[in-house]
Amino acid sequence: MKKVNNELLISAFERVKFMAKPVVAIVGRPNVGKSTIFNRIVGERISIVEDIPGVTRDRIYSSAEWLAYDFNIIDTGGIEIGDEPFLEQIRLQAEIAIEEADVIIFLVNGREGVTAADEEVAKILYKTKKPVVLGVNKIDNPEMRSEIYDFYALGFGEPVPISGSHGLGIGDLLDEAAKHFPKTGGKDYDEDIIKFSLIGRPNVGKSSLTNAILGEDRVIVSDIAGTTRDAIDSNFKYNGQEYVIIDTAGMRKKGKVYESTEKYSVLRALRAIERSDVVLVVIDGEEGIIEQDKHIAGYAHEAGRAVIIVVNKWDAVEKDEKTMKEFEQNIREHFLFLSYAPIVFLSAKTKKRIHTLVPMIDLASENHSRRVQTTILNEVIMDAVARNPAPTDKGKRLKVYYTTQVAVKPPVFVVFVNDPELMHFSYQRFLENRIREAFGFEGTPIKIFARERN
Ligand SMILES: Nc1nc2c(ncn2[C@@H]2O[C@H](COP(=O)(O)OP(=O)(O)OP(=O)(O)O)[C@@H](O)[C@H]2O)c(=O)[nH]1
Ligand SMILES: Nc1nc2c(ncn2[C@@H]2O[C@H](COP(=O)(O)OP(=O)(O)OP(=O)(O)O)[C@@H](O)[C@H]2O)c(=O)[nH]1
Repeated sequence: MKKVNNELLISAFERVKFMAKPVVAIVGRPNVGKSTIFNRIVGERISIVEDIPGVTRDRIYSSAEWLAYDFNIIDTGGIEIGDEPFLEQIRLQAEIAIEEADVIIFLVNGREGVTAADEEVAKILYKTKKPVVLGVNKIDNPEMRSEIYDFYALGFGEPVPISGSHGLGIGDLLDEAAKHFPKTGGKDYDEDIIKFSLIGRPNVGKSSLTNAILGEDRVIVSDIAGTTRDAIDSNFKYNGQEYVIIDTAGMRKKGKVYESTEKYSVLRALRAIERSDVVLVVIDGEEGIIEQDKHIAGYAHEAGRAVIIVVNKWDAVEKDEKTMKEFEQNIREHFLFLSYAPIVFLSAKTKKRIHTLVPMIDLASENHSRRVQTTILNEVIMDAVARNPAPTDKGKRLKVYYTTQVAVKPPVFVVFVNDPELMHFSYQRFLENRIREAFGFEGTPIKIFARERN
């Protein structure tokens, strides 16, 4: 392997500015119906956060579709900021919308007219150059349409009457929002480029690590004036392979009150995860693992991305074999669902073991997109089943006929059986372990589904 730092370094102009899917944020004072509209727009689509305990009830971020548009949507109302007073909360939520979104949906309640809190939101939104679409909610029938005229006074043009609970006017609202989508939106990087991100709670050292990986002091290319959403990714080449570090820009912006709220870091993490092949879950080695680390890691796993656990600030820890072993054990206990993720102990500060990251990212990415041969796969599964048949369940026994890999990124396997109900979690886990033993798959989750053979 060649020397890392020189190889990793690329000049500032090779960095590209990148626009991901358009982002729409909903703002508005409490109770105007933001969550209702959010859910309407998201529809029945299963969002990333759905299966994670603790956040199921308050979804704040999801991908969504409307006609030919593919976009992301944020319910800023779900982001509570510490114990800030009511008006301050709304103000900060509006700021988040301005920071994160390409288009802002400003929601008001058509049944209550313009309130002081609405005006407070409006005041913040006046300061942005980002497009604002005014939605007047709770217009549940055509007779109520006249209620919207009061809202012209807010100064955001023609209000769009909608009814979240009746599902009326949502299409009009999205048509209006879509008019403002950035033209570059929806583009993504080439399949061959390995896209990775560093996620973790504030202050674990994500920016420092990004800089260390890039081998230079500053991530900032330049602050591009007047750009809408400045998600600036960093591109670099190493041993002929191209990489992109996703969305480091947002992590640069410091000092805002909401930066430290968990929901906000989750939002940032979700956005980065969505665009990544490989996610580096960064933990502060000095502080140890806290609950928030688990949440953040959970999203990467749920999203089916390859995962590497990075313990940073190892320079600040008494370094002996025992501490490392203990820390590792601690991680394994806390992150049971990430048993496939390699762990690396390093220091962004001293650059110790930074050079091991890229090869590890390569490996995880390779496994994440790996397809195994069907014949060999079936040999492995049939052998496993023959040696360790599933236990009987009410007199019936699972019969496995055939296994096939149906997807990559992550690898997904379908096992055709006599009755999928008989495939219990523990047996599925057993088969997963056999697949892992036979084929590796280090760094990537794999999924196994049982289907009935016709
Ligand atoms: N009549 C009527 N009621 C609605 C409509 N949309 C939402 N509501 C009701 O308004 C209330 C508030 O809706 P939410 O979606 O929780 O409002 P929110 O803005 O997310 O509220 P916070 O989470 O407190 O910020 C609920 O009781 C909804 O059932 C609508 O179109 N018509
Ligand atoms: N001792 C030590 N300190 C580190 C290391 N990496 C980062 N730090 C320090 O940790 C603090 C946070 O580092 P950042 O890189 O800003 O962390 P971040 O995760 O990007 O923080 P947010 O942008 O707030 O999410 C800074 O004071 C760094 O100097 C490390 O390897 N060792």
